[in-house]
Amino acid sequence: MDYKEITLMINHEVEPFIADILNELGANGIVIEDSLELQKGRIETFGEIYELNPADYPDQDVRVKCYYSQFDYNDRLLTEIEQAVYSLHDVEVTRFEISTAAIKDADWENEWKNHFHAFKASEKFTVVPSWEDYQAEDDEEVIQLDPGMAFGTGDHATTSMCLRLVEQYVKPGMSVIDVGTGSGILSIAAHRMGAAPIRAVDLDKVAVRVAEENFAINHCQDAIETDTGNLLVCETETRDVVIANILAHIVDLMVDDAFNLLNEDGLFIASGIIDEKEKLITDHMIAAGFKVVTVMREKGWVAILARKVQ
Ligand SMILES: C[S@@+](CC[C@H](N)C(=O)[O-])C[C@H]1O[C@@H](n2cnc3c(N)ncnc32)[C@H](O)[C@@H]1O
Repeated sequence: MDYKEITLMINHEVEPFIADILNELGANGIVIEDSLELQKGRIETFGEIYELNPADYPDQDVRVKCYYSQFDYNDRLLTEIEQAVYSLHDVEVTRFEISTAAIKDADWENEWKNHFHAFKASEKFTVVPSWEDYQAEDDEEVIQLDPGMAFGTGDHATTSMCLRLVEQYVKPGMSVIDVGTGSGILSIAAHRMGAAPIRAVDLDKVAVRVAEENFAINHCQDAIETDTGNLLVCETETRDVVIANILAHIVDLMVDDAFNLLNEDGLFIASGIIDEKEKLITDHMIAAGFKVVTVMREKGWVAILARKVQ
């Protein structure tokens, strides 16, 4: 299958919102090349475990690349992306350029591989591309991933905050449902923390297939049940933990179902929420009966951990 690559040049103020906009419009494999990344140099605490290549980054502003399969792409998308960017409230758009290129399947894979390298996503978890050799330290939990067209390499703030919350709060024997599993990364992390049983669902059939492949790569395919599913709509089994890294307005739709599905003292880990939507979600959680335990913030995103109290 061939792909269409859309390249955007935007100013920094637009960056926190761009993944949200592109995800909404069905993009896969979003790559953000921020000129400021180069200035940061090598990792401090969490981040990529290799030197950044200056050739991969623009001299200024932010370059964003995203990919659509030939079946999902149409020319209207370009106008829709432009309209969404210029409709952002309180964001001054000083640069917006958009271009497209057709790329072959094999080129897409190579392009993707150029951007995905081993990196430390949290205290415990290091994410390593399945094609890379990596020598783990004793206390390191390595998650091997081939994200393909699914979201979730772990380097996006929304995913890495979830990894840190999973690491801190998910305990052996807890039952988990991972809604919007994408690459399956959060289910693999929950499995490594000893959670069982685990169910991973996604609306997107491609994500479900990619997640299954990643479960096999990480030898946990028998421990994680995978299925297509729309939020918690058809879920009947109660859980100790509900995880959802989607987008605020979608998370908002599942707050009451999460409360009803959780066991007493159960945890709801919700991410994919932009700063501006934090209050909307925490207000809804509190109204549903949750106690907000902790809120993590990074790069304009928040992840919330709430507990069901009765
Ligand atoms: C931002 S990605 C998160 C992937 C991964 N869990 C992570 O944390 O990196 C959101 C995922 O939610 C899925 N999704 C979107 N709407 C959904 C819905 N209504 N029900 C289930 N999954 C949904 C998308 O297909 C996508 O794979």
